[in-house]
Amino acid sequence: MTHLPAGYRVVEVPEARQDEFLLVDRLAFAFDSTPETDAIVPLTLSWDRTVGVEGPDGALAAVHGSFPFTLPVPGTSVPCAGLTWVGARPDQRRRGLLSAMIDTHFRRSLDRGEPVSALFAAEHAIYGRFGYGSAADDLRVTIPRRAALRDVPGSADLTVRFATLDAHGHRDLVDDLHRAAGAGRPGWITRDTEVLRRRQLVDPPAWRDGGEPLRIATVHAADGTPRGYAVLRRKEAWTEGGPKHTVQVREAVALDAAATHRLWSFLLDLDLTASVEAGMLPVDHELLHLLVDPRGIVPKMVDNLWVRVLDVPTALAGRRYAAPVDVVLEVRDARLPANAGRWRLTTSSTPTDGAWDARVERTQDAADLELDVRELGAVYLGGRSLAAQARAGLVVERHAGAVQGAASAFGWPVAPVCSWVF
Ligand SMILES: CC(=O)SCCNC(=O)CCNC(=O)[C@H](O)C(C)(C)COP(=O)(O)OP(=O)(O)OC[C@H]1O[C@@H](n2cnc3c(N)ncnc32)[C@H](O)[C@@H]1OP(=O)(O)O
Repeated sequence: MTHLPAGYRVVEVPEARQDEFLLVDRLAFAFDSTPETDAIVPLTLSWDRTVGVEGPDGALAAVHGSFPFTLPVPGTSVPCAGLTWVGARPDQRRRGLLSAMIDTHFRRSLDRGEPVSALFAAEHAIYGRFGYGSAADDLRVTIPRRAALRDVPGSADLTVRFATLDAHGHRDLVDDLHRAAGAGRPGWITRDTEVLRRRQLVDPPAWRDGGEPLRIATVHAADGTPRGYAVLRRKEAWTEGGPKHTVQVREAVALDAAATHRLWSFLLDLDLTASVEAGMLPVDHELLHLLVDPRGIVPKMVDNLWVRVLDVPTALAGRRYAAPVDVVLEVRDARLPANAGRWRLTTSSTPTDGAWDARVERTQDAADLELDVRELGAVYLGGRSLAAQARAGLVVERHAGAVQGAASAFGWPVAPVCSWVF
């Protein structure tokens, strides 16, 4: 438990203190806004989940909020506190304010029955110390125009429509396809409130950075049914060598291989453009398999979701497993001691839909594997390997063969990713 400096205290932040809350984050993140932008961009905060630290003068020195998400995990989903808007005023840093807020966030999340918390980290170095593990990467690519794709049957039967994004008119199409396209993918958090759906499609002029307004390319079956979309903007670049515009894809999803092929074929051959830039793609994205020359795409991987296991038995029993396993995990958790100690994870005798459920109980039996709760968070979505962590010295094998068995069970055939930053 963190001790705040004398005179500081953790407080709930009601909506009446919205301006003060926003000021702390603007000072912390080094951004500003205008009344014009504020009029377009809705605030997504839930005011029953906003917390801050007040200094001795009664002013807010640090703040955070959280979203009540349903986090897709291997084979199912669990309630999850999505930590967000974390900031401390630059003149209040390194006094333990974030540490105190994290303790409060963990306690409040557990009280609400959320066995895990997830976040996007502004900087990689911040959250590991609190037991968050980097649980997913996303792929960012720059693809040259006219990069060829392998054929996919049915792609040529689909049509593409191109329009200026209408935040109201396209909202349902985007939400329906986003949900359906990500079904079964761990980490694929959906935008479950009206305000989150709205926020995803706003396009204030101040955010365009010289690019055009957001456009949307939609893929349709012969009967007109939408099968995929890409929200994008192009940015002009007239050079002596001719036009070299870029296509910046904000989000692209498709329901099947044919729609994926049709969508990306369209994006990769827009007139006047030289390249397509896309991010937030899963690391197993179909494009990597469809490109005739994947060497040409300049890929980069960036950490995506971080996961904190707050309640070990509930969280571990709350996901499913890719192989049967019976393993004793000895977990270290300096911040939440109720998680520390030995837990036996035993999967069901038979799989359902190709995956195993698990029972998780305290045990006095000897440990097969020793690890910190941070590593447990990292493997929770099935996208990191316990075997790789063991090779890095982060997981200790106490019983020969335990790593191999547990790594197979904790892995998952679909790579985790969240397609939008919260
Ligand atoms: C989920 C999200 O919202 S991510 C957004 C996070 N916010 C930002 O990046 C905005 C800019 N930064 C800030 O507002 C602040 O620096 C914060 C919120 C990141 C940290 O707040 P602080 O109150 O300074 O953190 P606190 O004093 O509790 O630090 C705890 C420990 O983390 C370390 N730490 C904190 N921030 C960082 C950082 N950015 N990089 C490396 N170490 C850090 C501290 O050095 C301290 O280490 P110690 O325990 O070894 O002494």
